[in-house]
Amino acid sequence: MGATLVLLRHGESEWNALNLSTGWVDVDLTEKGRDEAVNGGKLILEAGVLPDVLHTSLLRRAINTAHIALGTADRHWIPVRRDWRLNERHYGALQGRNKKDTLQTFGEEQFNLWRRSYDVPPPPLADDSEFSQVGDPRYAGIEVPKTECLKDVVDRLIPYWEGAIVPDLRAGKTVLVTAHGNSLRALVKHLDGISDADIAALNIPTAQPLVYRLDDDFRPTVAGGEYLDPEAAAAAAAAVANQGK
Ligand SMILES: O=C(O)[C@@H](CO)OP(=O)(O)O
Repeated sequence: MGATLVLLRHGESEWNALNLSTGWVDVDLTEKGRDEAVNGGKLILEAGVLPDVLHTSLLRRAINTAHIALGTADRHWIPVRRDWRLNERHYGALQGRNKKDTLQTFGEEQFNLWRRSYDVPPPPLADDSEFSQVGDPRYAGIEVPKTECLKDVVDRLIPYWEGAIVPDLRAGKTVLVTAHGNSLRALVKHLDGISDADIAALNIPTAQPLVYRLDDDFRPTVAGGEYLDPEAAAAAAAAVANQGK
C-alpha cells in the first residue's frame, strides 16, 4: 500500500541565530525561523503532501514551526501528538555554550566528536544549572537526561517510531514529524540504515520538508528521501555543517 512520511526540522531558533548549543533548552523561533516555517508549509501545499496527523517534540521551536507550516498549508486542524522522545538530543554541559568558543577551547576533533559522533556524549549538565530541565513539569514521570549522544537518541526515539508513528502510517495517514536536527538524524539513520560512522556527515537543514515514500515494511522507496526544494536544502545543510567554524 505504501505510506508517506514528511520530516520537518524547526525553523531558525533564537539560539541557532546566536550559534549556541541548544538541546533541551526551550527557545523560540526567530523572525527568520517563522518565515522559513511559512516557506516549508508552502512547499508542502504545492507538493500536495498534505499531512493527516502531526507528531512533535515538547519544544516550542518544533511546535511553533508545525503550527505555522500547517496553517500555511491549510492543515492547522489535524490531530497532534507531542512526545519528549522527539526532543532534540540533550547537549549536556554544552547547552547554552557558543559553538565557536567550544571549538576553540576544546579543539576541532573533540568538538566534532561531541557534535556529530554516534556514541560520544558531551560532559553531563549539573542539575542546578540554569540550562537544566530537571523539575520541568512537562517531563514529570521521566528521568531528564544529563547528556545524550546520538545513540541515546536512537534508543529513546525508536520505541516512539514503532509505537506511535508506524501505527498512523499503517492506517494510511500521511504523517508530519516536526522535530530537531539530531532527533531527525536519529530517525533518518534508522530509516535509511546509515552506519554509525557515516551518520557523522549527515546534517538536517532548518524547515526544509523531507518526504519519504515508504514501502509495506516502512522502509524508504528512495534512499535518503526527497527534499521538496533540494537546492535550498543542500545549501542550508552545508551551513549547518559549518557552524562553529
Ligand atoms: O544546538 C543544538 O541542539 C543542535 C541543533 O541546533 O546543534 P548541532 O547542529 O550543533 O548539533
